[in-house]
Amino acid sequence: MRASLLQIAVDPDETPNTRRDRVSSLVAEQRGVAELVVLPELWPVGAFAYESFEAEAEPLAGPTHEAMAKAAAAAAVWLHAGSIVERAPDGSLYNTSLVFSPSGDLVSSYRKIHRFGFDQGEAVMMGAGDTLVTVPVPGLPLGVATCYDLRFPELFRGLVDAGALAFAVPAGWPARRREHWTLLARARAVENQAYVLACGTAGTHAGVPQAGHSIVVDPWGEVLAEAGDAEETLTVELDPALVATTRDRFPALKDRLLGLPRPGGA
Ligand SMILES: O=C(O)CCC(=O)C(=O)O
Repeated sequence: MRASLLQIAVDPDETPNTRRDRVSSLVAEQRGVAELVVLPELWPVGAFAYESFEAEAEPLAGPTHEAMAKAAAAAAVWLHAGSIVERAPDGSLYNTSLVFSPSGDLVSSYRKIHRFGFDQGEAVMMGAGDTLVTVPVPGLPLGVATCYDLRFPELFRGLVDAGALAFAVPAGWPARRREHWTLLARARAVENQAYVLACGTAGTHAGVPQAGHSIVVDPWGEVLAEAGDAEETLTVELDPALVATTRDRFPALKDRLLGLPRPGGA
């Protein structure tokens, strides 16, 4: 299976509508190139553009959903369309990822569980998701996580227990912690013996230079591809059988003692 990560530049000189059009074209260009395409976190508005969150919030079936459904169908790909600022029916906001099938149907949505910002930004402006999500990509069940979630290994273990062989991690990771980004992506791959497809943004918005350096890591921790600082597309070949081979030959996951249901309860 071939997968492409589209590391989108998110700069303030481009409106969300213009960027939606541009990203739609980039996704459509993946027809015949990849079967799975991954976009970054909050690329329509910018992960750090907190002052725009209210104005750019959209319902689940809003303009990004509409554009990305068409783009997935045009490209005939599984599309992890990154995330949007979702306005829920009760008015609250969530950082919500959308995943489309090759026919353009929304198959999964995931509300980011760990909100970034401590006592500001999305941590106070948005609600927290509470549900782990895996996507039934044929042959490569995909666990989804978003940006800051990458720092919480228990989330990824939960996704492994739910059957994930690969993780898609859209992000808007800041340049100042780039080393954490690549290190954590490799750690999540090694400890879970799964592919990690971590797609970040380029550019600078809200005064925060973005890390870029989207990265694809195999189940042994080898880096298959890593982007530079600027907008870029990474295309890699993934072999789902490598996950099973890695888990069979080095069966560390079977040696887990903690966090599993115990015989006799408690
Ligand atoms: O954990 C980090 O260093 C960055 C997280 C982040 O930027 C986010 O979740 O939006």
